[in-house]
Amino acid sequence: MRKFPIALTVAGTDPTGGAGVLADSKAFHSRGVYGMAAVTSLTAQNTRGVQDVYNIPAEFLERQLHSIFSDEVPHAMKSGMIATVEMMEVIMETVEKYDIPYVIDPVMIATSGDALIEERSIEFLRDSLLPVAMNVTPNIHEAEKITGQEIRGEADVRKAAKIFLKELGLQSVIIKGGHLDGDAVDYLFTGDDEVAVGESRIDTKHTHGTGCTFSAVITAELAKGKTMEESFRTAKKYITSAIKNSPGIGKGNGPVNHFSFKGE
Ligand SMILES: Nc1ncnc2c1ncn2[C@@H]1O[C@H](COP(=O)(O)OP(=O)(O)O)[C@@H](O)[C@H]1O
Ligand SMILES: Cc1ncc(COP(=O)(O)OP(=O)(O)O)c(N)n1
Repeated sequence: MRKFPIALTVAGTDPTGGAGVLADSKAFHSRGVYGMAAVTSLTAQNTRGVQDVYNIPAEFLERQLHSIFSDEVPHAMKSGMIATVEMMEVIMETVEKYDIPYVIDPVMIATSGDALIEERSIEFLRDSLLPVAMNVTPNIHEAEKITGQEIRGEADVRKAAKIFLKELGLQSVIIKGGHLDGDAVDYLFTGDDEVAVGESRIDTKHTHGTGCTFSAVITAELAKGKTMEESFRTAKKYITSAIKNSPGIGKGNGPVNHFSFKGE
């Protein structure tokens, strides 16, 4: 394992610290990885919803990434909220230039239902950004939006995965089942292999930032040199513990607990 693994998140802010770059850097730190962050959007949000969004100009995102990569190349990176096509182009160019493991959390809407990216960005995400990633971690809604495939259960998950791998050019995809009925089962598809990991559904409203945290743990593990399957299994254990032990902060859908997972 690397002595000082470095992971980078390229995402938006949540000033209450439940989602976005703050959640990602808590997860990086908790997994023993040095975290870096380039900010795409500033949001005014809390556990009750998103009140406002300010998108950073794409040129300034480019400057942040230049500052990072010209000094130290991270061992893995993830992206979260990328509101505009222009910002996606900047990220795509960086990944193509440095060729590091890149995980996309294709954030579209917050738990509160508020839109976080422009509608026209979804097409660019699907056709241009996804193909440069090592993995994408859509929730059910995001997988439906990207593939055009309705997902009601496991058979539909498999059909959607086939589209990600065979038509959209991904090496692997993790479709998260947090929004399906029953147990919380997530599915990793890599070529012809499929790994499903399920946990009992936790009865809670405190799931703000679960997607950010899950993909950040995967990125942290990849930065250490772990395989995609190992990273996926660790992320699933981490998020289950983090939801179970949620600190109950805020009046709405609260954040998860980054201190609770003690596993390797
Ligand atoms: N109530 C829950 N109980 C247990 N695990 C959950 C619950 N809700 C979400 N998860 C898990 O949290 C992670 C994030 O999933 P999901 O909620 O589907 O994504 P997102 O946060 O992007 O909407 C997944 O591993 C999912 O299985
Ligand atoms: C700045 C910012 N980025 C992402 C999200 C959505 O986060 P996600 O982890 O998908 O969490 P929930 O949908 O579970 O909130 C956000 N709210 N803000």
